[in-house]
Amino acid sequence: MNFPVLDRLASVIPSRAKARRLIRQFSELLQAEVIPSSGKKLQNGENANCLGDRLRSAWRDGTLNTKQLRDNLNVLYVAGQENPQLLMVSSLYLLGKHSEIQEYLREKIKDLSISNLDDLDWRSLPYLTATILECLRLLPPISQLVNRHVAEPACLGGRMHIPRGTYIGYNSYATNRDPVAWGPDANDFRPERWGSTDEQISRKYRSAKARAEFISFHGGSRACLGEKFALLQMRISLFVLARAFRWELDPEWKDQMTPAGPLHPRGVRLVFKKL
Ligand code: HEM
Repeated sequence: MNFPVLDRLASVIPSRAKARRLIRQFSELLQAEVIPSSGKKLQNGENANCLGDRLRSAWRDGTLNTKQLRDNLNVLYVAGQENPQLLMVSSLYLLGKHSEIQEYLREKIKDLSISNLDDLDWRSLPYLTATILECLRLLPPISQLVNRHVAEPACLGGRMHIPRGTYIGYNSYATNRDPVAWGPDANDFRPERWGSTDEQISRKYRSAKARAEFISFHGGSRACLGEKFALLQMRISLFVLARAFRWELDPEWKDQMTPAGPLHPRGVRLVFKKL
């Protein structure tokens, strides 16, 4: 939750205390799902390579203590499940709103004859990649995060003094739309800005991340661990959906975004037509 300092005012902001309580309950529920009450061995249907089972064995053999297990479960469940889902919803929204881009994407992928998605070389579909990155740029699921604590007094740019103990964070929404980095059309949905070949797109992606102009997965040593997996999930889902359906925004739906926290079109309604 943004601005952890507000927890100190929980008595005058009851929703804050309620949210903390819900987080605690959710975490306990998740732990109870993954850790059975007795120290049983692997059962039928459990897979030693499955993430939950691997975390459980690490906890059983003492590699992780209970708090570490719980923290890992929380971050993997929330980060690994909610963010790709938000990105999917936002991408369907943007493509529903910009039907010409949806159509162009479909043109690029509709005639590929494949029997198995595993055989597909995603590098041969640059427009699909560019579309996903453009969705991620404009509507990063973690649009703002304030979850760092300054350990030592710091000074940014020689003039911004940050005392020890200050909560700090970053705003991906604003950074990803900075006109200095992305030009005067930074707010426009334009997948082609990423390039037209896989090489160009990869180069642009690497440089935008290295220059902190595109921070949807954050960066540095605490960057998202699921970045490649999330992109693959998106490629597969959009590829399958755009070949099977055409969709648009429900004209009855009022176009609106969530006001804060996880970013997505609030309560979006889409109308799908089978092709
Ligand atoms: C579109 C999808 C995703 C987005 C936009 C996203 C974004 C992010 C961001 C911005 C962070 C840094 C949070 C911070 O600054 O504290 C992060 C961390 C993390 N993400 Fe993702 N993520 C996505 C999908 C995934 C998936 C699918 C997984 C795992 C299956 C995953 C696992 C993680 C983990 C474990 C961390 C914590 C890394 C650390 O603190 O060292 N993410 N993610």
